[in-house]
Amino acid sequence: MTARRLDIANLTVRARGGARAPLVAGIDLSLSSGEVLALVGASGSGKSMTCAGALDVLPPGTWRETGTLLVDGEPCQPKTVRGRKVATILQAPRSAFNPVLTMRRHAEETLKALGFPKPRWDAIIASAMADAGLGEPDRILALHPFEMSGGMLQRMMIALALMSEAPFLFADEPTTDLDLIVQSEILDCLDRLRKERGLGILLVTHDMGVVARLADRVAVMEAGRIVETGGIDRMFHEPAHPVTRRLVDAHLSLYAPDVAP
Ligand SMILES: Nc1ncnc2c1ncn2[C@@H]1O[C@H](COP(=O)(O)OP(=O)(O)OP(=O)(O)O)[C@@H](O)[C@H]1O
Repeated sequence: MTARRLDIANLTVRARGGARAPLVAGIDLSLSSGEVLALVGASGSGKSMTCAGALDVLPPGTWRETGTLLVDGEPCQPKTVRGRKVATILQAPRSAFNPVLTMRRHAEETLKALGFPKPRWDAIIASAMADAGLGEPDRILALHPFEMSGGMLQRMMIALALMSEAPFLFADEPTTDLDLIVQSEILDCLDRLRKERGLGILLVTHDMGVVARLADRVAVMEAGRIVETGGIDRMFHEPAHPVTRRLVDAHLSLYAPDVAP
């Protein structure tokens, strides 16, 4: 497994109209194979805009003023990286699927778009579904989204992401709409993929429990800027920035009230 590296350099995103402050400003992040980097911060701090800006899939009315995406040190156009070097999974998986298409059609459309030769499709689908923890692939491939639970749909979204064989994954709040047991299973699945496939994962979350469970490093955002970056142990035990301290304190007061300050 060759080590890979993804860099987002000096990313600034603005909203059209008016002289408002940038939505995100001067973001620098790097992600390596087999690593989980958590991007945390309060709602509206700019986590999703950072992912969308890096891949140039910003919503209408917003634009990327500066920013370079580098794969293994080489600057790349985001459109050549999206879905090929960086796969994505989102929260609310149900809304990501076409309600009238079966899972097989979703898988086939994905593989067609990626340009994989048809004779390889069955093997790629089987391997991705197994790695995403979906047993009985033939039964699941015949299902429509309404016939599946939220957890199964999130696993299917992970399987579709794995089909690209991309070395990196952006996971934006991947467990937000799921119950606690399914959340835990999805986090285990991501952890296994990082170890077994060497996937580098940018994990967007506001849940410090998810961070503690999965992340190696943490980048903290406030008002569109990264205010602190560090390894997981230091961030939890010696948070330097007030925003990081607030996130950690809020987490401890919810889940470990006896040790909270
Ligand atoms: N389509 C849009 N047009 C203009 N501004 C937007 C748009 N979407 C988001 N914003 C603004 O961009 C900023 C960053 O939003 P973003 O969605 O990246 O935050 P976030 O940290 O991902 O929040 P959350 O945790 O709630 O998803 C916020 O000020 C938000 O109001």
